[in-house]
Amino acid sequence: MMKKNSNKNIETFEELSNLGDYSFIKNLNCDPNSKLNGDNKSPREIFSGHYVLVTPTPIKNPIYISHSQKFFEELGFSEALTNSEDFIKMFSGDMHNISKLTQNIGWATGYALSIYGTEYYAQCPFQTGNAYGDGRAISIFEAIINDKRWEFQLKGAGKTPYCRGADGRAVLRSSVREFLAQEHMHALGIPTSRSLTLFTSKDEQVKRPWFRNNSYSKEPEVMIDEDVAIATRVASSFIRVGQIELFGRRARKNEHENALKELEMIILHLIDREYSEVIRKDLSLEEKVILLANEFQNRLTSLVANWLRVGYCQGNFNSDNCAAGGFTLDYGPFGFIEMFDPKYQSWTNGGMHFSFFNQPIAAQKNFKSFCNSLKLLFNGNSESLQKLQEIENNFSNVMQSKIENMWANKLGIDKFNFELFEELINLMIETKVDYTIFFRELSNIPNDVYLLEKSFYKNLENEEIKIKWNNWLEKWKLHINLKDEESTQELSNKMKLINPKYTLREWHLVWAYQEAENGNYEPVNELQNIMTNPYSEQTKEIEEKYYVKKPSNFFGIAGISHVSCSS
Ligand SMILES: Nc1ncnc2c1ncn2[C@@H]1O[C@H](COP(=O)(O)OP(=O)(O)OP(=O)(O)O)[C@@H](O)[C@H]1O
Ligand SMILES: [Mg+2]
Repeated sequence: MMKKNSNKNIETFEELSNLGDYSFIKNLNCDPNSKLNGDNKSPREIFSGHYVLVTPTPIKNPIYISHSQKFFEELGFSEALTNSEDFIKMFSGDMHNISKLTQNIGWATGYALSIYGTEYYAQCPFQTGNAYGDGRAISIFEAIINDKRWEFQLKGAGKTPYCRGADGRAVLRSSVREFLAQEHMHALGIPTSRSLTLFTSKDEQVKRPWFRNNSYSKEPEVMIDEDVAIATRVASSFIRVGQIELFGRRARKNEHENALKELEMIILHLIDREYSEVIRKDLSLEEKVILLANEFQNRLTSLVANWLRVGYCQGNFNSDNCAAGGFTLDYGPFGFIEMFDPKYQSWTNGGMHFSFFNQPIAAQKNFKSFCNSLKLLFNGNSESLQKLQEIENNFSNVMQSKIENMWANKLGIDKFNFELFEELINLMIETKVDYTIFFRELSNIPNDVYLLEKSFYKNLENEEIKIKWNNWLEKWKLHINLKDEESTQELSNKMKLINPKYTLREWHLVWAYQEAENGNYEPVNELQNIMTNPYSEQTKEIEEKYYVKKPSNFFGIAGISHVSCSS
């Protein structure tokens, strides 16, 4: 029997805990060497099983910073929950003595790592891949709420067997970034893990590599002490491509007698959690797997096209940061582009392969890693193998058509036109435009380039470039084919639903986390309010503060223009 909250509102912690419904326990295997009391916090190899039981390590004297009001509303959570002692304990990592919980031990999962399609083992301290996985993310709760299953996961909740000797913590800086970015992404209409709550502590600090003030260095220069934090994120599952790969690798190498079975189990669990609406239960395993590949490709390509639309770059788009449900996951080395540059990459360790315009290829590499694991379930059946191969071979076509569609939508035209697009991109590079402001201003359907100037980082002194822009605008007008005032207004409104007014700029985030470090949480809340309405016109005051280009003194500055540490 599924427990549901048909009455919608959850007023007390007890009502919340009563909804606990842990499907992973029946679908998956526990690591046979897990201590059942959850005291599994030292790095060790885990050879089989899908999860390890781990009790979170609470942060001391947790300080509440914020919760996502929108997500609370969607879940039917009462605001009063944030005052509940048990609620605070649970989401700051203290699961001891919460008597109302049926499962008061958390769980972490192992996963493999492929970088741009190449399998890696070196990041595992044992070089086998058996000790790589959730090093600091611990899931603690699963429930069906308003007919939808959600998994609640603490990030920064202490060591797990996968912590690789690191501290298992997340710092306030990265937690504020993830907390705000998740809800912003959702408001942009792009699938993502969600933010529930954010807590910090003034009684525990950890060291992280960072930069000196106003430094231009690309490499971290100093170790700094940072306050710890726990942000709770929520998703239909946290299964990653890397996780599927871990079981695929074990099955491929026949590492133990249940290896193939465990691969099948994780695939069926993935379907159950993420694809049950599109994959019927009565189909054969092979049919299910083919449909899964097809639907994941569909979601992943839409996801990346959407990222390009809003200027989001996942600077570390490895297979272990690629959610198998096709949504955005792991807001560490991310950035929303400001001055347009196809090679934009804000994470100094990320490399060009995870740069802005290369995200589609990075996604394709992850998809290939995913398919390599699926193949093992076909037991050599050539017909199924061929079907899967065809899906895989079609990735770039599907991706390309979604990207073209996205550009057409951004430009308010019915059909993508390569010449128009190419000319625009070249002009955008030449003039140095702010990506968000440019497309938003274009949505006003300007008649002359001076109406776009708000988005230019360089003054248009040169007549030649002005002429080029005006020629481009004229060409564009032929494609949008406006009849009258009314149709112009209609198109403008439509384009404004595609081209956001507000995106989360790194220097706004820096301000919010620096203030938070000083105990002022107002900026976090202000940004939350503004960035969860990214398409709306907001007040004049907000416009003046947030609808602005990156200030020139922030260019090249470490910690603002690029980051070295995502954790
Ligand atoms: N401070 C830490 N302690 C333990 N493990 C860590 C720490 N920081 C990162 N890791 C682990 O290192 C790996 C790579 O880190 P990465 O930055 O991709 O992930 P993350 O930001 O921790 O988490 P996620 O992908 O869960 O959002 C992950 O497996 C992560 O769990
Ligand atoms: Mg990660």
